[in-house]
Amino acid sequence: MGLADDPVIAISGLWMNYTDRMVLKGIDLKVYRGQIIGYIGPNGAGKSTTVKIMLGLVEGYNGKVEIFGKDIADGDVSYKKRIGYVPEVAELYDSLTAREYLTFVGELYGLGRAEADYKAKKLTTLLGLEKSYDMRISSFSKGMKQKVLLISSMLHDPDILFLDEPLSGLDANSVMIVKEIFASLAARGKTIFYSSHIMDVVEKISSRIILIDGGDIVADGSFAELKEKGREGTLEDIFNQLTGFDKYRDIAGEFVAVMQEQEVSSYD
Ligand SMILES: Nc1ncnc2c1ncn2[C@@H]1O[C@H](COP(=O)(O)OP(=O)(O)OP(=O)(O)O)[C@@H](O)[C@H]1O
Repeated sequence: MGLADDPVIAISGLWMNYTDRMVLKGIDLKVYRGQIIGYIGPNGAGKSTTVKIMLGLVEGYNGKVEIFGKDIADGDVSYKKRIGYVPEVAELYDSLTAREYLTFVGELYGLGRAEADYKAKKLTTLLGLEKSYDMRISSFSKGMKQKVLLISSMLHDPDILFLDEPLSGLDANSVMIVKEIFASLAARGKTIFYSSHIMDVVEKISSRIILIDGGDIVADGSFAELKEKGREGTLEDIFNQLTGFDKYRDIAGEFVAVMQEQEVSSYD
């Protein structure tokens, strides 16, 4: 293991294209222990692609990606035991109960079955799912499924958590608990790297915000630092300024106008 101040993630010159389009254009990034990174950008900016490359799920990139000081292209996948992942659209095994699913995932991460079951039961109870532990996931609401996913990513006490829209579907009480869990994990030196489109959440919980647009990083710093660099207003305002977007009123106006069109002379 590296020194305490070595980066846990070091990306240099990361380029990625899918068939015809360059998605990432030379991303350089170092992430350290204890950071809560909000990785944001417009739809299609390449956030999930970056995360999937780090997880070893997408190949064919150019550049260097080091996790815990090791190049992931070297073929040693042992780093995956020290990371947790919550994808945006998850393939939960709906026919399994929460107990079955979580003990299965716990075992994949190297926990013993009894240990995984013990931890999973306690964690689901803490998130208010005690009565559902032995129910099939297919009967769960969106928020309940999200809690199962969050627990599955943390059961093995990973050093880095990658999360896509982590608070999706959670009620206000659960949001407060999960935000507090992230802060507590970061204080213990864990790294949280997440994407979200909910700017007021990103503004409040990130220690560092990284904005990508057009395949490259266009802003990187704490919310206070982004404001100091002459950007005005909320993170939503800063996001819109940096991505050169000021047409939302016009677009919304046209959208509603089309919805309400009564007599259309031609459908061309
Ligand atoms: N498997 C794939 N094959 C071809 N193109 C892909 C593939 N996955 C992603 N892309 C393209 O790469 C670009 C970046 O996609 P990505 O999912 O990384 O964006 P994102 O920033 O996570 O977007 P969102 O905010 O909508 O989740 C998009 O143009 C998308 O169409």
